[in-house]
Amino acid sequence: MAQITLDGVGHAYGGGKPATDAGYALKPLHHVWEAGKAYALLGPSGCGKTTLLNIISGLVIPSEGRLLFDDRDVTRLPTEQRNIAQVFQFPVIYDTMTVAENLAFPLKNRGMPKDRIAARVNEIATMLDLNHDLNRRARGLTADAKQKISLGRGLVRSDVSAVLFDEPLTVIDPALKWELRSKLKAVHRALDLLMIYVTHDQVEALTFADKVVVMNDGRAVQIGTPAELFEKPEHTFVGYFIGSPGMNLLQGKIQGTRVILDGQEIALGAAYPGLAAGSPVKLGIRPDYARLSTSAGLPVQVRRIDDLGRKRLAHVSLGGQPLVATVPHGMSLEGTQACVQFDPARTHIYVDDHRVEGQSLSEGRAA
Ligand SMILES: Nc1ncnc2c1ncn2[C@@H]1O[C@H](COP(=O)(O)OP(=O)(O)OP(=O)(O)O)[C@@H](O)[C@H]1O
Repeated sequence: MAQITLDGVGHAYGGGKPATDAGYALKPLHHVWEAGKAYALLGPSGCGKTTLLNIISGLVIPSEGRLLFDDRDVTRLPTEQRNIAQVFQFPVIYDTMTVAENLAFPLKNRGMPKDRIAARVNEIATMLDLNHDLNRRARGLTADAKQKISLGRGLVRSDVSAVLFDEPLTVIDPALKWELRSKLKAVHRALDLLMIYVTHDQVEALTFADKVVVMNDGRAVQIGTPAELFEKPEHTFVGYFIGSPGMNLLQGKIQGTRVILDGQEIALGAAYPGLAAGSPVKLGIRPDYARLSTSAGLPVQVRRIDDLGRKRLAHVSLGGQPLVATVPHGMSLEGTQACVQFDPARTHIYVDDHRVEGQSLSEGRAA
């Protein structure tokens, strides 16, 4: 198991240094993937996830920067010299072999003694619920079972630098996806391997990973724990992309500890002395922290209410800007007029899409 360092790693498929940032499929990135941790690369199609994964696996040589496995520079080494395991979208298994033989294959190749192979195959098969099928040929199994074998083959070696997963649950039946997602998390805890998991599905990323790398347009816009991405999105893209629905972003003007929006004042939980009074900002607040009320707060026009069973979300207009707010349990609403209250401690201020750290009001008072 290794620590993997991206030292200014970037890639332009045309080769060389592009004239502008837009020429990069992956904009230069410094990051250390810690041994034993589970990471997800999350972002929309075309944001550079596969390019980054392929750089780590050796399928793509980056056009700039260095890639280190511990202290060893592997930037130009072929995949087979990198000591990594990979799991792809579709099963990569031998149909004519049994499940046990498939799982044993990577270990046999490395000359592991038979008794140790049998023990490890059993361990992995138990984790993935494959132990009842160990002696069956892979050919007759369902697509789900075959992909589980692929996962098992990726996880069976304990001496790899990292296990890389490229959208591994794509072919899995939706009902089984839930189960397999949490199983993979448990497997990670038990095996203590560095795992990097590419997906465009936020639920998959957030359930699996200790840390998620959120990518957009070739850039890693934030690397953080699921809680950090939810509570403190450092970029408006993260606020919008993580959460369902995403964070509300309202245009306004900052005024000390308040944002003025269509003549109304919204109180913030912090002061922003670095921002000139009246300068334009975006105020970010998650729907969970904006609450509809019948009389207290800022007046809004209710456009529609979505009843999601466990909660209700109101789609409203605040000074002409769309906003999604939570409807408190038991609140009944007549007509289209209501109010909304923001939790000041959960409001964030963004300038040019980047979060500005505020000065805590209690600290300000203490000073
Ligand atoms: N072989 C290639 N040659 C030229 N451009 C490429 C190549 N592979 C990817 N790209 C471009 O690089 C950018 C990043 O692509 P990449 O496949 O890494 O994104 P992704 O996030 O993995 O997308 P997806 O989820 O659709 O696989 C895209 O603009 C893509 O068109």
